[in-house]
Amino acid sequence: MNSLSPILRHNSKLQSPSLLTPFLCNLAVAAGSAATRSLIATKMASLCRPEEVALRKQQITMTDATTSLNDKTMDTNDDSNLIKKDSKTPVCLLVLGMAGSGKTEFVKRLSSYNYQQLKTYTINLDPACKETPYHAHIDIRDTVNYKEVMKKYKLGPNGGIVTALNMFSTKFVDVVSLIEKAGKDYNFCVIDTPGQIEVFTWSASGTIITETLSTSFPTIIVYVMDVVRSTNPTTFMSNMLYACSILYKSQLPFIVVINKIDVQDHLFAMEWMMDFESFQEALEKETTYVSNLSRTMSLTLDEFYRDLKCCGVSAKTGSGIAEFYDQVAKGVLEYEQDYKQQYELLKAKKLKEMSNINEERLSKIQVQGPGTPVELNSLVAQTPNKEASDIWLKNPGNESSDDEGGEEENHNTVGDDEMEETDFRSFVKKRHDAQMEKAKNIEK
Ligand SMILES: Nc1nc2c(ncn2[C@@H]2O[C@H](COP(=O)(O)OP(=O)(O)OP(=O)(O)O)[C@@H](O)[C@H]2O)c(=O)[nH]1
Repeated sequence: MNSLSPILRHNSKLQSPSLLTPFLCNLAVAAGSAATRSLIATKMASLCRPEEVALRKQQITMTDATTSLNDKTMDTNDDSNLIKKDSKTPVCLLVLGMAGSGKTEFVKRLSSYNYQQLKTYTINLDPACKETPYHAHIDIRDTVNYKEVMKKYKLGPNGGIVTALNMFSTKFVDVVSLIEKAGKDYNFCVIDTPGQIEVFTWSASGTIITETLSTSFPTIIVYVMDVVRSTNPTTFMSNMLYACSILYKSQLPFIVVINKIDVQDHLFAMEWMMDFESFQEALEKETTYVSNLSRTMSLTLDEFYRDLKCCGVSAKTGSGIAEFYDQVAKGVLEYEQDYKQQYELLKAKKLKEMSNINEERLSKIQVQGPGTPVELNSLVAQTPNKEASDIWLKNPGNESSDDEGGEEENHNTVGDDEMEETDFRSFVKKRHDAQMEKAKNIEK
């Protein structure tokens, strides 16, 4: 954050010192770096009552102490190095967001951005996109033809995307092995998802893909939000509610990326998240019934904002991407500390279920033993007015065969033998001619 003026400009109520002090203090406490906190503290001193400033400064100093302690802990844990160059496990970034929020542009930016010389592997999961502006190492369109799926199953565009994604998810174990192999050379795996967000977040295939990734790699959900479309508090609220629902459903580290900051500054959104009152004030200007709902919901969301990792970026110009990667490093740490164990348990549970199924099948075969008659009723649907005995397994031999006791009939006739011999002779002649031709060419 370079300047405080955009925030002050955005919020007229902050012109009052009594409101400004707590707001600036909140902002300072939440600020990422000590330098930003010191800048805010100076601003506060110039604008507010001395006794209040003293109290608030104390809070900020405490935050500085905690942050420096955290920084030290991070240094010893080597937090940023969690994304190691020599690590064989890439960090997966699953990019979600409403249609048009800039997911594809963001993936393009990440694929070309040089963060500590770490390399990015890209996957496109949108079967309906015409072309990807980045080089996709794995592309769903190479496996599933979305238009064919629509035609074959007589589906509309959304049904086509869901079905294509369902088909692809059956092959996702292979995708995981490809990512594992790519881990030798790549440190990040960025996954672009379909524009219709619900197709991914609320579908079986979305769950399968997310779980398969998170049981194999440190996985972070990146929720891209269009800042231009979020200036209205009700729209902002809807977007945040959606983000919140994905966070609770996915159970993974979560980063909100406020995109398109080259068009609209995102500080108003940060302020709404940090200062409940300022959001309430923005809502007061709205008179619809939705704003009443939003007022109630914002109380719930306050809890959600508390530990939220959030940053403003411009996928177009690349500003804010370095800060995004700082958030990714924190997300990796969070995955290791809070989620990894849970996903390892899930993986072990799934493996156990698979081995139980296999054991059950094996023991059934052992109990029944070889040569046990197969229960026809379990394999063939009962036809009305027909007894099971009316159905029989067809002899694979010739139906009109008069063979008895499985004796094999010699089907070769004299004519067949003659043809075979002619074919063989012509083959030998051709080979001989070819050899002669070759020898002549060598002599020349
Ligand atoms: N000014 C500006 N425009 C952007 C930015 N990011 C994306 N856009 C534009 O926003 C539009 C939508 O971007 P996409 O990347 O296609 O968005 P998407 O979320 O992948 O869209 P769907 O695939 O339909 O879901 C395009 O015209 C982009 O050029 C940005 O940071 N700044």
